[in-house]
Amino acid sequence: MKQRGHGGITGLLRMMRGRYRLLAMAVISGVLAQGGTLACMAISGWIVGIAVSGETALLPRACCWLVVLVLFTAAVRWWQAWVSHDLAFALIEKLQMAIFDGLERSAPDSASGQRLGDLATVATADAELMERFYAHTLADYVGAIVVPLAALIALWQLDPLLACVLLPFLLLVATVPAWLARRAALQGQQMMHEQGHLNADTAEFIHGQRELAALGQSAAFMQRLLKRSRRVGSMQQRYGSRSGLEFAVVDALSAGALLALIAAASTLLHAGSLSPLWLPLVLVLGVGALLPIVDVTQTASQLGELRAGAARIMRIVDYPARVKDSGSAPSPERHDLAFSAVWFGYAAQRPVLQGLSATIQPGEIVALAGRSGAGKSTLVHLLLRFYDVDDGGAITLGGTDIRSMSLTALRQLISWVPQEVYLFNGTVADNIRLGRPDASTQQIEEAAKMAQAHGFISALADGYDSDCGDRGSRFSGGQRQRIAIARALLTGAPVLILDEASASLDNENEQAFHRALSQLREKRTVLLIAHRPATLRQADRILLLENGVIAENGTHDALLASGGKYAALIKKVAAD
Ligand SMILES: Nc1ncnc2c1ncn2[C@@H]1O[C@H](COP(=O)(O)OP(=O)(O)OP(=O)(O)O)[C@@H](O)[C@H]1O
Repeated sequence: MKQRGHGGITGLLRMMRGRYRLLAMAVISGVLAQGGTLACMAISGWIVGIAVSGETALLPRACCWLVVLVLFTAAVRWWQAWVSHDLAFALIEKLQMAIFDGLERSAPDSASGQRLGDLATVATADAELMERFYAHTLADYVGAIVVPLAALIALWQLDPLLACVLLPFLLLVATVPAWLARRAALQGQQMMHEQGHLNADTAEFIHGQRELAALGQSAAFMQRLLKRSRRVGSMQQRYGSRSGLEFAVVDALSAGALLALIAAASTLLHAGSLSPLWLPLVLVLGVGALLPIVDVTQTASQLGELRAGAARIMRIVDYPARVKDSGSAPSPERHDLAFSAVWFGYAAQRPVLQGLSATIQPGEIVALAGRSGAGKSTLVHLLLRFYDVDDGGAITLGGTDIRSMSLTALRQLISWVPQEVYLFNGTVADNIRLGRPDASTQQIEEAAKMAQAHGFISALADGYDSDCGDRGSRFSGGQRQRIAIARALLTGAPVLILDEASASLDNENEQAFHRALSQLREKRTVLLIAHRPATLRQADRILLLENGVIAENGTHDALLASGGKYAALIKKVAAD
């Protein structure tokens, strides 16, 4: 699916909408703080001048000014720190919410082709990197214009020559990051791209450790990680040396600026047009004009990284919504399902579903059968509205087109146990109550009993309070499936979808699963995707999906007896 352009920095600015007051305060406080520092430095220079020239009558007034300005600057710095970080954290929170929204919209595609570890980096590290932008960059840029301008005006007042000597240096220093801007952007982009891959590989190494060890590939994978890590290291080195070059040029130009200013001031001093009283002030104003610009060039030297991070974030934030969530039809009372002339294909591929029609009555258990890749899971994804059917077709629930309901309302009516069950790292009870956080212990146990999971859960030392481990690693595939079924049943949704829920079960577990299924008979509308004949036999009716349509429809026994495509499929499964 096509995405809008990823203007990284403009995207970051877009996030500021609605926070302009806080932004204005951050900029004003930043400029006042820099201005205060410059004024303190200027007064100090003046005091030194007074001391050197012996005009001590001015000293008390100058000291009073210094005290007032020091207090003012301290107060403004405190205000700036408070406001700018308040702004930054508010915006980062907004940004992170937008990232999570984007990730949710991109499911089940695994966001725009990016890998899991990479996405985690975007949602955490990249988002945090933006703190620098929101808290400092903007105010610093405004300060880098206002403060040097004030210093130049003060120098002009002392003697126009001083301002004229300093100005070209200020302009040169300010442009240094632009000299290598393109290279900085490219380096930043490459570095973050490679870092993202390294994070994703590391996450994969951790998750796939057992498979790698069993296949004797741990060392090879580690070598791959090491290679990537070295590549990131050398990119960071190149990035660092470019930044270092910029710093060196900025330092050299700054030193040149001060030397030129000293030379000009000395000339004016000898010509008698500048009093020695002002000499320290001239130097201080020169330094004060340079400092904010030097600060900005240092931030700007990291702009490549910032821009690349912002672009990665905006790619997710701007991920287009796959389906429109604008329906508001009331939830239907009946829970029969009807698929009418459903066409659907992924992107440019040949349509997976080609005018499929079928109905499922309330309380019926219907099994969807078909060879691998026939489109069974796709049909379920359409029912859950991860995608919408192509124009012309429709899916209705209780007579209501599912597109006319809100996604939340629709998904409250459907519980789904996917092929790959995900258990969170928490207790068994917490995992079961995921879709209904207020469920009581008794309700959790009832659901587990119905899902035939109560037996093995209560045999655990801590029962329902036992930890599931990372991704439910302490349980077998079949046990994970039954915990997931309990989770789905607890929501009380009237429609239940079980996608290959019995695929990884052994004989004993499969029988438990069938008992669970028979408990649901007439209580829920159940759509079951299955391959195993024993499971298919549990269904009231079988729909055989082939070439994008329902090719056969009937009970297991009737379809077997007819000796058609279903019978052939079962024969093939038995032979395998
Ligand atoms: N997200 C996707 N993007 C592109 N193509 C996809 C996507 N998901 C599935 N497909 C393709 O659509 C077709 C149907 O896939 P689907 O997963 O619905 O089949 P299935 O009948 O559930 O298969 P299985 O029994 O192996 O789970 C396959 O050719 C598959 O490659």
